[in-house]
Amino acid sequence: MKKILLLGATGSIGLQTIDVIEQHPDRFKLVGIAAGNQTEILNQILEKHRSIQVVGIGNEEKKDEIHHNKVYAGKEAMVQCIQNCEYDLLVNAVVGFRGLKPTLESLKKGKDVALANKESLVAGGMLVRQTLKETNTKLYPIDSEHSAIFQCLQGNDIRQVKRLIITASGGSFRDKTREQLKEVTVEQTLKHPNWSMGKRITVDSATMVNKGFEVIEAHFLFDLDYDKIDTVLHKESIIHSMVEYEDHAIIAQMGSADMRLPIQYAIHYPDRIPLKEEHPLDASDTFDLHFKKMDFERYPMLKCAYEVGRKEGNLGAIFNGADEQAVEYFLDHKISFLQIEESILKAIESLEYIQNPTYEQLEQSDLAAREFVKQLWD
Ligand SMILES: NC(=O)C1=CN([C@@H]2O[C@H](COP(=O)(O)OP(=O)(O)OC[C@H]3O[C@@H](n4cnc5c(N)ncnc54)[C@H](OP(=O)(O)O)[C@@H]3O)[C@@H](O)[C@H]2O)C=CC1
Ligand SMILES: CC(=O)[C@@H](O)[C@H](O)COP(=O)(O)O
Ligand SMILES: [Mn+2]
Repeated sequence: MKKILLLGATGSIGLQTIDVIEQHPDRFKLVGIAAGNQTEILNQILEKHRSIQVVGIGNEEKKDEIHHNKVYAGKEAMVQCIQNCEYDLLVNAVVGFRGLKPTLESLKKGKDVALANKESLVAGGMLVRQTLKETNTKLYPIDSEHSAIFQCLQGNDIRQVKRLIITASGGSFRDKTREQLKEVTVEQTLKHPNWSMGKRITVDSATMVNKGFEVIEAHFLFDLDYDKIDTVLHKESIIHSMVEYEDHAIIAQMGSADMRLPIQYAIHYPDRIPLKEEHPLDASDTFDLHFKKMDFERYPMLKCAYEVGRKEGNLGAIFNGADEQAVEYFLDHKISFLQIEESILKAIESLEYIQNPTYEQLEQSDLAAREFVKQLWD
């Protein structure tokens, strides 16, 4: 029985993780949950999962609304859950830079992490890599593309990989020109063509920041140089990514756009277990697969991600921090869609570069990037 501590329990990935856990009560036990605000959902989860030892809530004012006798609240709540919970695997499905510290703390405690929080690697990849080495722990990717790559690597030697090919749907505006992007609304942005996800990542898919993050994420997860990591536009999101080997064999992983498969693979690796799926991909039926060369002029955020990734240091924290703040402003109708990119490029250009940052310096860079974006538009 695997004991799971789940951060971001009320979100898109969090709730799908609970669904997978509930489909297999003989295999998994939920022993801890944390979220930011949604206490009603936390209480519903607590009703069903009597095995939960600890609860974390980001918003301190909501602490008393939670029906449990061990509740940690505030900025350090997730780390306190990690320190005070007996678990086997951390599922980090929280959104944002706030996910980095819990990832590091869990690894330091000697506990593996199933990682949806890509910001841990975008902002703190160097620290995570160092901590993995020191603690002999493991990261299991939940992000669909990285799960696909992880699946395509099984039974093969990473040294024989020619390149990874990460697929990109193109997001909500894949058929629009840059000129047309000047006019787009929040409502249009939040309609991802294939996936149902949290708001921030849905906006990031439309700006291609998400794919940029995924390039950096792949670099740290699979320890490959950036010149071995490619992207391709694939509008159907059926092939979740591919690995090309030195003999030119290309292995791809296909499936419907449902995160429960990558979640189960990450939390029950290396075994596959049955999953309920309403609309599984029927590969014996007819379906179309389209591929289009990535256009870096159309998607400058992807170009930016390669530059940020190659320079390392605190640039990932700045990239992510500026994006988090800009997306928040966009969702609040304070800035336009294209001003998200502008915020990021200006923050990267303006803020101090630190080559080998400590965690505290990354936290400062994250804050500085948010402040920079606020000052830019307030
Ligand atoms: N959704 C998807 O399909 C995919 C998501 N990912 C990644 O997974 C992560 C989660 O994404 P997603 O599930 O879409 O996001 P959601 O916005 O749906 O969920 C975010 C979760 O984070 C919690 N949270 C927010 N602030 C805090 C805080 N201060 N303390 C503790 N918890 C907090 C939220 O709690 P509350 O709602 O209560 O405030 C919620 O449970 C992101 O890093 C994303 O990039 C990766 C691949 C696919
Ligand atoms: C489900 C998932 O992993 C998301 O990151 C998804 O890949 C977003 O799709 P695009 O960024 O390709 O639009
Ligand atoms: Mn993804």
